[in-house]
Amino acid sequence: MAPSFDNGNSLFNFVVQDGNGVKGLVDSGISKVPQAYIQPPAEQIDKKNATKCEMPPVDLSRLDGPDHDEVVKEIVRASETLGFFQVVNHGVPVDLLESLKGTAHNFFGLPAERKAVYCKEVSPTPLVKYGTSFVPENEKALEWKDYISMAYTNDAEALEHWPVECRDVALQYLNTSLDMVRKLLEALMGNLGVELDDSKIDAFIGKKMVNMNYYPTCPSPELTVGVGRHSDMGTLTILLQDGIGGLYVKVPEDVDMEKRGQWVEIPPVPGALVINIGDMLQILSNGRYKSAEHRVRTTSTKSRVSIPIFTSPQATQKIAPLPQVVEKDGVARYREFVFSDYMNSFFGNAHDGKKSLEFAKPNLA
Ligand SMILES: O=C(O)CCC(=O)C(=O)O
Ligand SMILES: [Fe+2]
Repeated sequence: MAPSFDNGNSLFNFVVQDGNGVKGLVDSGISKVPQAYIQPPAEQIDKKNATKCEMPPVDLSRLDGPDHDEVVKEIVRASETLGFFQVVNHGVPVDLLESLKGTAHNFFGLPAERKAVYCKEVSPTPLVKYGTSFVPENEKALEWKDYISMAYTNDAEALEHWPVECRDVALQYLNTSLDMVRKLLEALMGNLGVELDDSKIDAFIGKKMVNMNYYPTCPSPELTVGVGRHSDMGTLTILLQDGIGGLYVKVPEDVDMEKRGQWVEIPPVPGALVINIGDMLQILSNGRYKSAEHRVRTTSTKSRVSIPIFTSPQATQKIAPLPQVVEKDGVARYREFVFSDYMNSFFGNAHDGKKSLEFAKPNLA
């Protein structure tokens, strides 16, 4: 017998407080989407209207040969327009990508009480947080997603504190991705006239986090979202998605590209990783690189997993548009702030497209 969630409170307690997540809700046998998950019509995703993004993946192995400049151009062009691209021959072993997806399914398949130990209020470590939706307390409608978040400080602490079920593959994924992240950043910063040294790498991507997202099957996908419209807060995001699809990006209105203002799907490509620009890179580049607005659909047939690595500045880092770019542009399009203040603003509000960037609007003196 499916439990009856006779009021919003009991559903919230079951899903959020008790750590059952959406997975627990689906396993309880619901046949209808509860009211708390029904999105306003403007946020519902019409699958039929979206087209696929046809940009071919960037072959990163070509960065090391005679095509280097050509490949940098491809990376720059994608970052200045859609803010999203895919990469292949990225140096992360493809069998590791397969293990990661399996590990994510296994982790979310654990009994609720094994996952709930990592709920925010009770987690034995500040590095690990298990949860559901984005900020359930502040959302008009909940997102159809559970997640586990693992912050990286160093290998030893990751191995000590990250959940035993996922720590080895998650750490390997992070460590084998970093070389690629550095190369991408080098290409993007080089194009702005900024040379990367260790202190700049630390300033731009000093903080790293591996998440595992789980989107259970949904009885009425057209009413819900897996993740609502948002841009990522940090510098660069590396995303592994599985073969199910449902990741959509909005083509910005102000770029020289087809389909301006439309949602395009980033199709799953076997062995590829998805790269997207976050708010910090948009700000550092004085708006040249676009932190892309994106969202995720749910499906009725199969649960989906995705595994992002979020790179960002350290909490205490001061952020402002880079002087090299401001000099060329003649104007700073964002103000200076401390990254932790941006984070607090980001996590204090429900997902709402690119509103997060308003925090960095220049002071109008
Ligand atoms: O699941 C996905 O494909 C994307 C997830 C996402 O946008 C995020 O975790 O920030
Ligand atoms: Fe995202």
